[in-house]
Amino acid sequence: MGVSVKICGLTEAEGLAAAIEAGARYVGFVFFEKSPRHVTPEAAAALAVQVPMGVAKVGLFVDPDDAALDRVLAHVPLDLIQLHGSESPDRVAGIRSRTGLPVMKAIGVSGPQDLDRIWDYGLVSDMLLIDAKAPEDAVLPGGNGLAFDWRLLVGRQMLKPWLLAGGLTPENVTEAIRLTRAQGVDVSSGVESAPGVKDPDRIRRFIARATAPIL
Ligand SMILES: O=C(O)c1ccccc1N[C@@H]1O[C@H](COP(=O)(O)O)[C@@H](O)[C@H]1O
Repeated sequence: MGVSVKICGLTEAEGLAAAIEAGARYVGFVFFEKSPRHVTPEAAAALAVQVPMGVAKVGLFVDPDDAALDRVLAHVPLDLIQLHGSESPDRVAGIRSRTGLPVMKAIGVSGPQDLDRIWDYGLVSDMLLIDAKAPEDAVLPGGNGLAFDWRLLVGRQMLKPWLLAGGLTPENVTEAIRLTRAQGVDVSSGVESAPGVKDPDRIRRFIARATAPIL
């Protein structure tokens, strides 16, 4: 099976259509109000109707309480919940059982000290997202266009299906996959022309390169 692609932070129909037509396996909607890619549940619901079967609708949350999850799920038929905050393993398990949806926990990596968390969360999460750890003073815990040292993942076993994220672009995604052997990749800022503005041409180029056979 080839590399799966998630295009995250979609806010309007043109970018969404480009992602779907180019073969994205996952499309992400950000429900974190501080993000320039934030969408309301109503706006996400209007986009979700454009998503065909076989493409998973992912809701990105940062430390959501139950009410926030319920509010979104009342409007948007999500297929997967992405947790990008400091949710504990217990909270991940709780969200999974409350919503009845599979969960993908993001793990921020800046050095080898972060890698043990892959095991802790692999036990309770359906999927893992290995992302660059955001700087202490960052407003966003992800979506900052920052990469980490991919060599940290070479030969690493993951307990669950996983995606690589953090600073990926059409220009570097081939090398990232070659080095890490990632099963999937997730991108947000690397396919934008400005923060929160998706560039359909960059989306198409990213997906074409990520899904091309790697020699
Ligand atoms: O995209 C956002 O605005 C965002 C906000 C809060 C948490 C995570 C966010 N995005 C996720 O971050 C990674 C990496 O993004 P980038 O490609 O480096 O911009 C990705 O998983 C996004 O889903």
